[in-house]
Amino acid sequence: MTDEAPSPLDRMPVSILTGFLGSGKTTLLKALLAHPGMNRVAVIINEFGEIGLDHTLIEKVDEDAVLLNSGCLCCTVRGDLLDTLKSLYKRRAKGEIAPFDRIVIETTGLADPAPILHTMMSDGFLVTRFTLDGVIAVVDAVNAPWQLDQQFESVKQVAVADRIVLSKTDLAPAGAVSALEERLYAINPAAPVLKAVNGDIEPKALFDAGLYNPMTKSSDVQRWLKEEAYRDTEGHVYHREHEHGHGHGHGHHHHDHGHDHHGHDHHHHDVNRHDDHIRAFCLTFDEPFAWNAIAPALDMLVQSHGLNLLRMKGILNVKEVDQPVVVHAVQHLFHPPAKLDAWPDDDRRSKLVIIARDLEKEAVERILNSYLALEFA
Ligand SMILES: Nc1nc2c(ncn2[C@@H]2O[C@H](COP(=O)(O)OP(=O)(O)OP(=O)(O)O)[C@@H](O)[C@H]2O)c(=O)[nH]1
Repeated sequence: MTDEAPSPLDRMPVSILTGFLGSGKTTLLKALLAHPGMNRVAVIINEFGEIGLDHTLIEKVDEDAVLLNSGCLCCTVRGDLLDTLKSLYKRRAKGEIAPFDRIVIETTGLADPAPILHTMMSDGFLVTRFTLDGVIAVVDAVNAPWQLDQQFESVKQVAVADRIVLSKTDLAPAGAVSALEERLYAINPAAPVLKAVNGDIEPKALFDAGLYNPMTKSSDVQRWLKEEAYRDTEGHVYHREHEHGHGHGHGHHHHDHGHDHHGHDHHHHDVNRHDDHIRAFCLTFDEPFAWNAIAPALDMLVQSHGLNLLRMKGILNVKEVDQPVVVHAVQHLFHPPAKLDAWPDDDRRSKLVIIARDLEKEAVERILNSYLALEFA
């Protein structure tokens, strides 16, 4: 391999494995690595001890990397993640370490995944050599209810996830598990919630969740954007009634467009519950945008409201180009926009899907429209 930046479809997929302290990240990772076909994966963890290497270690590559008996390369973060990823890439290119086709980064328990996503999205070297395959969030079926109540990091982990893995469902009552599933769905309607007891899940259920599918060597914007999931849940707010045994099986996939969704009178809100502040919605625009109008408008939106924009993805119809432009932001940071080869179907409308905190769909529409109007003034 030369050191030239590969085309988007040849960039190496990187998955971020996040989840609260003790949620089962390491258990899942160990189980995943034991699957056949997972031998060309490099994992980046914080400490070797965490993955319980005793049984799997076969060869020390250097101080920061070991080769597991599955064939996987396992590395610890030395310095910062950026250096670790660059060094891995370069050593692989020179043939100094075992070849691998995919990277999984396990984050530390309490971590806010946004800084890791920012590193992946903003560094020029990484952006041109790696592609964000997806964020996998492990959610502990026993402890998540209080974690979501009290720790905003755990809500953020769910909000940025492309795949949610529910662990410890063997330890939680079925009713609690389904209430939790509904709560996760309200935070992030696009991420499938998959159950895995002790990490027992097929790797293919978790990987290849990104815009570029390395298996098919094509971009799959519909699967990545899943805007219809956001339309189905717009305005949905999970509320406590479900925890008290009422209302199961109804009302949680309802269409409820066009109203004020503060829910003061019909939802029993506990204002301290972090996920009550989360809204997931989809904005659709019929007319194509001029790039010099939509780009600064989106920039201003993330600059002014970035803290509350947990995740935004979109496909844009830009007047100047025939192909669709995809955008992707985590809080205040944008991934460089990418031009796709073709539209996925006949629908040429621009769409933005957003998971936000304390920010309603109507407010985002208002803000964007005011910035768009500014550009034309
Ligand atoms: N019963 C049961 N126990 C589980 C399951 N998943 C994980 N555990 C246990 O939960 C504990 C924590 O799991 P870990 O995999 O270490 O969690 P982690 O997220 O890596 O933890 P930190 O790295 O400390 O944040 C361990 O004792 C696991 O055996 C599960 O699905 N069922």
